[in-house]
Amino acid sequence: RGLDKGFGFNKGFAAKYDLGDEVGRGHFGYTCAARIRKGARKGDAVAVKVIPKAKMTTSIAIEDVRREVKILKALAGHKNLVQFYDAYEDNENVYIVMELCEGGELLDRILSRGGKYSEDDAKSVLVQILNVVAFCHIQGVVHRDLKPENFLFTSKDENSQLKTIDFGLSDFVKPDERLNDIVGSAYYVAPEVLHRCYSTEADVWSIGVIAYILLCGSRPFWARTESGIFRSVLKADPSYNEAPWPSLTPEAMDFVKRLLSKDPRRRMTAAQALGHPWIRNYNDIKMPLDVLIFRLIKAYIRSSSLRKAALKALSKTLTVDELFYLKGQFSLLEPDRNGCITLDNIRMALTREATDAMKETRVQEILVSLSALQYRRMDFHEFCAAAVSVHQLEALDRWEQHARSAYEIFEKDGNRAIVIDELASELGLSPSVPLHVVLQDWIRHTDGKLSFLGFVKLLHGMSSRSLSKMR
Ligand SMILES: Nc1ncnc2c1ncn2[C@@H]1O[C@H](COP(=O)(O)OP(=O)(O)OP(=O)(O)O)[C@@H](O)[C@H]1O
Ligand SMILES: [Ca+2]
Ligand SMILES: [Ca+2]
Repeated sequence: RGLDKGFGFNKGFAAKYDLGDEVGRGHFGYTCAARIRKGARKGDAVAVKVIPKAKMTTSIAIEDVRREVKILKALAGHKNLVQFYDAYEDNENVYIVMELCEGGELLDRILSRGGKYSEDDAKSVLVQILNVVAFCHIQGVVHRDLKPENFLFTSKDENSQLKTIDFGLSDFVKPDERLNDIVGSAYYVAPEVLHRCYSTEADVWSIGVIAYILLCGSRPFWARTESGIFRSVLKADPSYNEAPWPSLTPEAMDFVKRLLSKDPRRRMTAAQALGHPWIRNYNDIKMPLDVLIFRLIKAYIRSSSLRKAALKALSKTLTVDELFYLKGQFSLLEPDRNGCITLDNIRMALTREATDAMKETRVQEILVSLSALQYRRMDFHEFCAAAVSVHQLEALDRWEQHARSAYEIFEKDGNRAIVIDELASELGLSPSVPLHVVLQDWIRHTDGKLSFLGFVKLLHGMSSRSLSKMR
């Protein structure tokens, strides 16, 4: 009824492939094994996801299929992502032809083990998941449906490689953009998705849920009804008291807790998770480039010199573990012989990582947002000040201590007198009378310099909300 169900995909599916047994089924279609009928790869086995056009009853449903194919195609090439081969259509169906994974779903392996994964076995699964998800995120794609049903093993082998499938709910997201549609599966959905304001961090939450399940065999957020699960996701803290948690390493628990931070700004990114002490020494993990770095640098270069001084003071208090991640990111940008990076280094690092489909727009967008870096270079010390996440540090038990020692350093070589209006504009607050009352606590009466409280507020800088208003 007026819906255009033409996708512009190839015709002639049946001439090229012999459809075999069904290997899986979902809400939207079914997946079959198939063999290539002719050509150089004649006889090879593939998987075909068949999506009946009769089920596409709205333009949104049609758009979803279009996007699924577009994203699969765009991301092709990562070793932990199902390899896309081709898309076909006829009057009845869309056919997505991809690599056949013969090892079954991660869910079934978890169930067959009775939920018992040793820490090392869990690491081997999680490293692969984090790798592919960090890759999706730097390419600007959120998966939005990460769960053990959507990871397949390539073979029945114990050490088989893991592949992400089902990009049916995935979407593109720009570095500062927020999505608002509620999608995904209740057990795995992040709190900010339920609040309709989220980005790539939501995927990391889902990985946290998977990690929790792998390590202890039960779900972190559980209830009998969907609304009960949502309530639990929003309000409840998962239990770490029952077996096997007390017998697991403290690092494992810390790892899971930092993936399941309710506040997405406090949550680790996928790239950071790969640098977490629990997992970073597993085999030879290579930490991928993290988009978070560019978001933070962008905010840093737009900050006043006072805020920069505050962040520099904070960065001098970072511990070895926190520096591990920043060092990794800095070296991915390949600093010059003097240990400095420029916008060019960022361009090259991004171009190296970006898939063809993303090269044009996304790299350009990120570079434009950093264009203030054009004629200057950044050494490692400044990089740390620029790329440190205040929100994440705040989530740590030792935050107070961090902030106090940073304030001492700031007192020696950064603090200066400031007036309320200046501070208000610094923080993106419109000056108003009640605001004056609040801000008074942020400025020391004796000398007009920032108090500890003011220092911490300044570290946070403008909220992303006031930043986007400014734009
Ligand atoms: N490449 C593949 N190789 C082997 N099996 C596959 C492959 N792709 C999908 N399957 C099987 O088919 C099932 C359904 O696929 P998929 O999740 O892509 O479909 P869907 O209709 O989007 O499902 P959902 O209801 O989860 O949204 C998978 O859970 C898996 O068991
Ligand atoms: Ca699925
Ligand atoms: Ca799906």
